[in-house]
Amino acid sequence: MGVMDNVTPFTTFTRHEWAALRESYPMEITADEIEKLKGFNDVLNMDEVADIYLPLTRLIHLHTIASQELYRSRSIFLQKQEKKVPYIIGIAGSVAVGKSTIARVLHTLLSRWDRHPRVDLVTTDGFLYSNDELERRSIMNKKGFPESYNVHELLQFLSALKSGKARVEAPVYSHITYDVMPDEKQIVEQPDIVIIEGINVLQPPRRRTIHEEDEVYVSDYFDFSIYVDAAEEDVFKWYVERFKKLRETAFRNPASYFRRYADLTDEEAYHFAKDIWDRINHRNLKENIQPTRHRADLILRKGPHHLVNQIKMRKI
Ligand SMILES: Nc1ncnc2c1ncn2[C@@H]1O[C@H](COP(=O)(O)OP(=O)(O)O)[C@@H](O)[C@H]1O
Ligand SMILES: CC(C)(COP(=O)(O)O)[C@@H](O)C(=O)NCCC(=O)O
Repeated sequence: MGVMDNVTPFTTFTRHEWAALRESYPMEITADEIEKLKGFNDVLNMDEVADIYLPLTRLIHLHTIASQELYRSRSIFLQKQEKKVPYIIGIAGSVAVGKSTIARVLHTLLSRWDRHPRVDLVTTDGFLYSNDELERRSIMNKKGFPESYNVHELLQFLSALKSGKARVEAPVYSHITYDVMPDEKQIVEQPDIVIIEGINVLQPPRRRTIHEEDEVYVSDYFDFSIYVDAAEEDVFKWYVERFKKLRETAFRNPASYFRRYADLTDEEAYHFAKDIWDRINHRNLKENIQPTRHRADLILRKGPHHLVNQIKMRKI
């Protein structure tokens, strides 16, 4: 054991150790919930949901209760009327590592806890600058890099949520047009839990300011954060597979930005996807995403078949 192992803020669980935590609490999923989960990913493994994601939602549930208690005590101390503020969960990790799939699993599973909390899911791609603006800034080939997001708008959104505003709007991105949709908004109304999913959510502020109090991290607004991790070769493979699959679906849509790629052969699709991966997504992973891994409260490490084989949980 290295010296640093003694000072790591994380406790490490094998898949087996983590799954055993289920035994302390009856955790089953109903046929109805299985249907719901299969609805958005038909290859999702149900043992995986039971072994990994059920204990995880139990942990998050315990956290939400403790955080409500803390909030209540603070309101009493400040002699202030208690407002309803949502519990915010951040999910970070590479493009194609499986963030949105995990976010949707958590969305379904968290909604089932007692009193059926209202859970909303927001992806940070809505906060990307529009393609026009990216062109104007000459960073169209850096979509997903820190400078391609309107972080100020994201911080304003999170601040409105955490100040208990009853109705908050988020911008929406389309993977069909490959651009932000100017006329579409996602309405978030009095949620109990909000899941914020995106590659950039654990990143530090880009500009150092003179006033320390102005230096706000997106993650300052999170009550709990998760980093989804996997070997780079696996993530690359998943990226290529998803790209190939999109030829039969999204790319066929006449409005698709990638319409002209719908008829690529397997080999052409591989080369095209590899090029985008190398130039943009892999570079972003190494330079900006991976360095934020240890800022998360929980690191889920996936093996080659999307099965989680290690969990690191922050103990302090
Ligand atoms: N648990 C899983 N089981 C099987 N396939 C998965 C799983 N998670 C993700 N995938 C697949 O991997 C690809 C990337 O997942 P996705 O959730 O879209 O990633 P991200 O949101 O991080 O870009 C998709 O094709 C998705 O269907
Ligand atoms: C839209 C994304 C930046 C991801 O955004 P996120 O919701 O994680 O903030 C990414 O999926 C993307 O499109 N990257 C650009 C390169 C590519 O086409 O893969």
